[in-house]
Amino acid sequence: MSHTCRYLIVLILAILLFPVAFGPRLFLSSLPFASLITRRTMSSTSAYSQELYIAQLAVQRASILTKRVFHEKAKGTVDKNDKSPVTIGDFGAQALIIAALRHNFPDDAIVAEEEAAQLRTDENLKSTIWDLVRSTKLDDAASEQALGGAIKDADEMLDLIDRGNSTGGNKGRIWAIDPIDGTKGFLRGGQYAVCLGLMVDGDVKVGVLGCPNLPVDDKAPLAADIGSNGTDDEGHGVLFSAVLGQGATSRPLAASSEEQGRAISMRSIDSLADATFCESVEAGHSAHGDQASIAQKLGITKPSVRMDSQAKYGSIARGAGDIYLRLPVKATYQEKIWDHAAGDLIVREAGGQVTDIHGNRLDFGIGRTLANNKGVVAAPAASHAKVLAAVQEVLNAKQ
Ligand SMILES: Nc1ncnc2c1ncn2[C@@H]1O[C@H](COP(=O)(O)O)[C@@H](OP(=O)(O)O)[C@H]1O
Ligand SMILES: [Mg+2]
Ligand SMILES: [Mg+2]
Ligand SMILES: [Mg+2]
Repeated sequence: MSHTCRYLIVLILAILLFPVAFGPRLFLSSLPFASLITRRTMSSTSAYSQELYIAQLAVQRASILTKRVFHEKAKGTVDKNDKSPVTIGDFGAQALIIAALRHNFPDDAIVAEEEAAQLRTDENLKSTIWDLVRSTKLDDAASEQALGGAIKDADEMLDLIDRGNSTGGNKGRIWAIDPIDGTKGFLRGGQYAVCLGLMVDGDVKVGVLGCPNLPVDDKAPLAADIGSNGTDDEGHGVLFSAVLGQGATSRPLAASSEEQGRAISMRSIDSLADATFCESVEAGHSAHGDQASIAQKLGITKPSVRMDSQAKYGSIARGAGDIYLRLPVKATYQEKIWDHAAGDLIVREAGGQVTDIHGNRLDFGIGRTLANNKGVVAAPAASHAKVLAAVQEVLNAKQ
């Protein structure tokens, strides 16, 4: 074959292959919101990247709403009754998250904490929430568009809230939503979290936690949730994320979706005696006495750090604390999947182990509750067996 002939063949091949290699990207880049489309469909090839992206935006938008409720309540413009702001924040955040999920993943099932029944008979509450929901948007128009934009009207808002009524299970794709976890912390100006997880066939694949009142700095010392001094001012607000098999990250809650998260990992502790353990503020949610005995058995002398919500999972995942204990107070209480799905994945992806008091992994595939589990023991993977042994010694000694 002559030199010219070979040259011609290479040239023809190049002309034929160019549109195959670059055509879709060039075509997409000419569309409106091109940067968004090309970024998400062309460059993010890892599993669940689109789900992660939407979940992060949905949690960011819902957190804007919860912060507005908190500050408007503090100024006395929402209601004087402490119950109402919680309700308004819960319903509003749930409506916004479900709207985003329905727009992007219309076939997915949703398990969410709240239901709209109360709003269907209370016009005042309904219109207060609707005012907040319709006026809460992400600053970036392309991101807002990615979530499907505004909800049509107040009735559609109620229907969306009720879309969170799936019974759960271990088949197919199911999202778990806790629009405000740690309602008591939310009211106090302490810790709370906007929580979203995706389960596929009962296994958590994506977890996102928005914690408006945690310090952005991953290394900030873990502070007890005494409230009123940790609100979402300068330097506060963290978004924790994880995808199964891809690690866990944190980034400022106010950051743009372009900003990469920082990889986070649990602290490696040489001696459990140096560990920091955290637990609920509410004595009714976990057994403070048993937890103190376990800490003592492990040689821990520092007092526990008490904080509300799944901020505890995020805090240990980034090495600000080490152990999270949630021992049952009432033997009959069943933990809810939305209180744990995102946090469980974030801790495991950061190098932790999460089980119940019997050492079983949390089973998210049997319905709206963790009926197969009792309590939660979360610790760095290398130390988990020792912590669990101490848990069982203390519990066995009680029988
Ligand atoms: N008796 C109980 N035992 C354990 N958890 C309980 C409980 N009663 C309520 N909860 C759950 O505890 C969650 C708060 O956890 P924490 O104490 O870690 O902040 C609540 O979430 P909400 O605040 O979303 O209702 C609620 O679902
Ligand atoms: Mg909760
Ligand atoms: Mg809640
Ligand atoms: Mg609740």
